[in-house]
Formats: sequence, C-alpha cells, structure tokens
Amino acid sequence: MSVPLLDVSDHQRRVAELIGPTGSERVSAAEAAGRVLAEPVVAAEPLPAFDNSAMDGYAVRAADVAGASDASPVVLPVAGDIPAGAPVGRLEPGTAVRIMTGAPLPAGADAVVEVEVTDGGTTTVAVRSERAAGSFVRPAGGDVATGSTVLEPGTVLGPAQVGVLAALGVDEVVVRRRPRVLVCSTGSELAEHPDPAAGQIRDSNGALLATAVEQAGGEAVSRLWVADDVPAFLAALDREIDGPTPPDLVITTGGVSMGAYEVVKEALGTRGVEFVKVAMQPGMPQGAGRYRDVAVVCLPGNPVSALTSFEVFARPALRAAYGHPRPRRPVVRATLGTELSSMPGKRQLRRGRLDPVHGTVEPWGPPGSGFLGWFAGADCLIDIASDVTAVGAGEVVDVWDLSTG
Ligand SMILES: Nc1nc2c(c(=O)[nH]1)N[C@H]1C(S)=C(S)[C@@H](COP(=O)(O)OP(=O)(O)OC[C@H]3O[C@@H](n4cnc5c(N)ncnc54)[C@H](O)[C@@H]3O)O[C@H]1N2
Ligand code: MOO
Repeated sequence: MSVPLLDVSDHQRRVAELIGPTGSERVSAAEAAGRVLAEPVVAAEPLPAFDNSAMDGYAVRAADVAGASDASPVVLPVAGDIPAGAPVGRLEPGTAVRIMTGAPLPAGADAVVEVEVTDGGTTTVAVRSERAAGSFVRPAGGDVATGSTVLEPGTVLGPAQVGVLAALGVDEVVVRRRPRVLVCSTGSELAEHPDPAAGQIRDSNGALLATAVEQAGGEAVSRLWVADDVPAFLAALDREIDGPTPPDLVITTGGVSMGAYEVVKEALGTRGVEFVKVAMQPGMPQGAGRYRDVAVVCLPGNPVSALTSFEVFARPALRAAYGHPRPRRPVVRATLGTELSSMPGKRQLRRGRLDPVHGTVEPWGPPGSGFLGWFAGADCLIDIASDVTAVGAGEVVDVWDLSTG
C-alpha cells in the first residue's frame, strides 16, 4: 500500500503551473493599495511642480550675499513674505523676501538663506553667511521629471506609491486582476447551525482559508460547505463555475485521505485531479489538477494541515499568478530555544514564535495537525528538512515569518 512520497518542491511546482497569470483591470488610485501594477505610470507633470524653498528663511540672489560672514553681514531690505501656497512672485536685485518651506521661489532668486544664519528681520535682514546658487532650492522636476516612468509594472502599490500617484494627480492605474478563489469545505460533520449537534463541528477551514486568500491578495469569491456527497459536491462546484463570477482557482479542504467517505477524492480523482502524498508534515495528502478547466487544489481537512498547505502550495502560486514580485514568505534564520524532534523522511513545518529582535524562535504547541488553537498563538513556521530528525536548542533553523509579506 505504501507509495513513495512526493517532494514538497515538486508539488509546489505542480500547483504553481496550474494557476495561470491573471489579466489586468483599471482601478481608481484610492482602491489600488496592495495591487500590482500592470502598466507603468508615466509622470505627466514634474515633481515638485515648481522651484521651491527647502527651508524657512530668505529667498535671495546668491550674488547679493557673496562674502557675507559673522564679522561682515550683508544687510538687504525685505521686500515681502512668501508663505507656502502663495503664487510665484518676483525678487528685485539687491533685496530679499521672507520665504517658508515649500513656498515657490520668486523669479530672479537662485538661493535660500536659512533663518538661522540671519537676524530674522522683517524690514531688513542681516545675512551672516554666504550661500551658493541653488542652496536650499528644490528645483521643479528634481524628484520626478515630466515623461519619466515613476512606477514600473510589477510594483506593489504601498503607501509611498499611492502617495506619489496622489502627488501627480493620477486618478486611475492599470493593475493585475486579483485571482478569484472559491473556498470549499467538505465534510458531513460540519454543522450548518452555529450550535453543532453531538459529533458535529463548526467549519473553521472556510473562515481561515478565505482570510488567507484575501491576505495573499486573492479574492475569496464564495465560501461553500458541502456534505460527503459526490453528486451534491459536483453540483455545487458546477453552480459556481457556471455562475457570474467563475473562480480562477477552487480550494477544497477535507476528503482526501484514506477513509471510507473521501468525497473530494472520489468526485475529482476521475475528473482531472491527481491525489498524491507529499513528504511533509502536516499536509501529507494533497490534490491538484483541473476540473472543467478550472484549477483545483485539494488540501487536507485538519485545520493546521489546511492552513500550512495553503502557505506552502497555494499562497506562492496565487501571488505569482497576479505578478507579485515576492510570492514566497520571507525566510529568516533564528536560534531555536527548545529542542525539536521530526519524523524521518518528511519536511516538517512546525508552528513557532519568532523573536526578531533577539533572533530566536520557540516551538509553539504540539506537532499534531489538530491544534488550531496553538496555531492561532503562533507567528511563524519552523522549517525542518526531511533528513533531519532532531534539532537541538541553540541550533540555527530556517523560519517562515508569517507576520510579514
Ligand atoms: N488511514 C489513514 N488515515 C489518515 C491518513 C492516512 O494516511 N491514512 N492521513 C491523515 C492525515 S495526515 C490527514 S492530514 C488527514 C486528512 O484527512 P482528509 O483531508 O480526508 O480530511 P477529513 O478526514 O475530512 O478531516 C480530517 C479532520 O479535519 C477536520 N475537518 C475537516 N474539515 C474541516 C473544517 N472545514 N473545519 C474544521 N475541521 C475540519 C475533520 O473533522 C477531521 O477531524 O487524514 C488523516 N487520516
Ligand atoms: O499530513 Mo496530516 O496533514 O499530518 O495531518
């Protein structure tokens, strides 16, 4: 009965190949946070839009303050004030104007003298230090030149990127479409009612996977619950596939191991999905393939196995599908606080708590795949290679940081 176990990386590749690249769509800049640009953003205007002051002080001609020093200050009449937001004015030779940070440099001025090296005067100003032309002037286009590509395709739109869109007055961008994912929990033990009857449980996989999909940048289009009934399961899938928002990917949980009522395996095993055993703990039984040309990934039912399998197989594939430049979780090296043992021949992904400041990690909870409560207190996965059966306290391990990108 024993079949050789598939390597984790082989199944990762298989799942990644299933989910093709998504197309693009135009969205408002306000809704673009977290999306990946499909088309470049080219600046139609410069940033800054006009020459402006980098300091509170006085706009001058550099030539007029040449030679100024503590011992021999240059005194200039102050012709007026330019607060931020004022229109562009004019500076007459041999005068100064008070100028605030961000205010437009008056025509004729070529330098700003910061207030600290003056007497701060309002009718005349004594300047105690010379300043070269260009000092404390932020030239128009000095940040972003007109016609330049300010954001490249493949850029993830975070705060700085959304901010630059606002600064340039760009209202809409073309981004990669989020993959639509149908999450389907199977099992007759799952209660429809919030108070489960004896022997029944609540569906936690639907909730955790819909959340994981959304956090991965996908769109959880619908959550289905289906009993261990092959015709009902297939009918439910068909309804979604034929519906108004057909999924790019179906993720099922449960019904993939060796029991008598393995609905997913029975329904899809002869309809395009291959079921395998992967050399991984948790998450050994897995399925992947196409049903009616829609990508399907079948995860095991134990909640810890389902979420770990999502992390290992579905998440990187989903992120790659919409062009995320970093599909995988960052892996950090950390010193293990407490010894761990691991099953020979299986790569173990054990829940842990990472202390990034001290570079240490503690295993969190037992290794079994039913301990969702423990997983809820963890923030990382400790990755132990399949040929390692014990790791001592103080040894350095690879850790998947689930709290970041
Ligand atoms: N004889 C064998 N038995 C099992 C094997 C095996 O190789 N031989 N593999 C074990 C491993 S490993 C796993 S993982 C599980 C996978 O089982 P299934 O994917 O078929 O899942 P189920 O049997 O339907 O459920 C397993 C477990 O998870 C609970 N569950 C399922 N769905 C949900 C849900 N949506 N929310 C909360 N909990 C859920 C379910 O009640 C079971 O307790 O098989 C082992 N058995
Ligand atoms: O492979 Mo299972 O996912 O250990 O519990």
